[in-house]
Amino acid sequence: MNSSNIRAAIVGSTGYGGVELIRLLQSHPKVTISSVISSSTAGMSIAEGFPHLTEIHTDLLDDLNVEAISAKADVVFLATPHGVSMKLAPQFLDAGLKVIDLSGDFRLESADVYEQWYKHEPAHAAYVERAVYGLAEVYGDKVARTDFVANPGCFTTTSLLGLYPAVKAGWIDPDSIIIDAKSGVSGAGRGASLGTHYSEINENFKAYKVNKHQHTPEIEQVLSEAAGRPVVTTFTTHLVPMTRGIMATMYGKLTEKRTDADFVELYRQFYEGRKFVRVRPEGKWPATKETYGTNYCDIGFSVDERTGRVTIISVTDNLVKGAAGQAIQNLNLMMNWDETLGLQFSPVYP
Ligand SMILES: NC(=O)C1=CN([C@@H]2O[C@H](COP(=O)(O)OP(=O)(O)OC[C@H]3O[C@@H](n4cnc5c(N)ncnc54)[C@H](OP(=O)(O)O)[C@@H]3O)[C@@H](O)[C@H]2O)C=CC1
Ligand SMILES: CC(=O)N[C@@H](CCC(=O)OP(=O)(O)O)C(=O)O
Repeated sequence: MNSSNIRAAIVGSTGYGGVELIRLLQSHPKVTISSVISSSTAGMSIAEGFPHLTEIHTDLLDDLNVEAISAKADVVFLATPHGVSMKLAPQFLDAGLKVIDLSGDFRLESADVYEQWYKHEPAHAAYVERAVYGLAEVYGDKVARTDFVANPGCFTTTSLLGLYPAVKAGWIDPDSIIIDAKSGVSGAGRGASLGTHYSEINENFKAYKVNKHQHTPEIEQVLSEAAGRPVVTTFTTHLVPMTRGIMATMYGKLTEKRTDADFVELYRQFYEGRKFVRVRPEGKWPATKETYGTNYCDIGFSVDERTGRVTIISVTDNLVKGAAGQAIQNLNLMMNWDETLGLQFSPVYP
């Protein structure tokens, strides 16, 4: 295990992902936050904009200057929008830093697929090839050998952790999968928009990006790897009037007769030793609040003998396991540290 401390820089510090990275890294025993960068409010004190954040090594927001940041950091977290990350990541990698990118820019292997779903030009192919897809419980071995992680999307993490073991084992027909997912509003970021302001979302429940969501090809890419052949899925996203949390309710046709107990056993074996995936016992299903503020993904099952289908329910906190928490888990793996460092806390309840 590597014992030395490292210095971390966070770009996009005034967004929800960036602020969550600051909150979590503040108590990481082996990381010092050496630079927090803001393209819009450089020079301001962080505590001025975010009074709940004190006790960090540096208080002033830095300018987005790659050379200056590279001189005082060993790793950079990019909590920036897609399209922005694709320009920044190569510069930091070329300067010798480890990079963990929270955007979708380096997650998709195919440039054509990226362009089709994100509607703009993809990142430079050499850097896309270099990036390791950081679904930590599945690709942790690869993460441990890289200096560049493409951190998965929040819906994707929640859905894939719930589906991967069953698809890999051949227990469900990959072509039959339907994912019905719901997210809290912080998933849309901190910027104000018509669709997410209070009176639009309070006491409301709505579907969006139906059959057009950019996480669809990301989910299909990983399920295809698990199944050993191309897989397509139906994936529908909804906004729920809550701040944090994702629930993915997923349906798949069983390839053979199985019970709830079989699923619990399969998943417990698959995730053995991985502290952040908690498999519920038979007849128990998780709720989003049971992961609130933590890096947990909780999963439950119900086999329906009548229809020959299984329902899999998976929940996470979109800003933690879906973003900043998994990014730190990936840093721990890259540094050959215990993957739970700085992430060992219980959900906020009630
Ligand atoms: N919210 C979520 O639940 C999840 C988000 N993600 C992804 O993580 C990334 C960050 O998301 P989130 O924090 O929610 O988004 P926000 O919109 O809340 O924050 C993004 C931040 O990026 C910075 N930024 C914006 N434009 C530029 C630019 N042109 N150059 C440099 N910096 C810029 C801004 O910070 P500043 O003004 O300080 O520079 C902005 O606050 C995105 O790629 C998102 O898709 C992934 C999983 C879950
Ligand atoms: C509620 C909400 O709007 N959520 C966002 C997901 C944000 C996210 O995970 O962004 P990436 O595309 O970088 O993965 C959405 O549906 O687009």
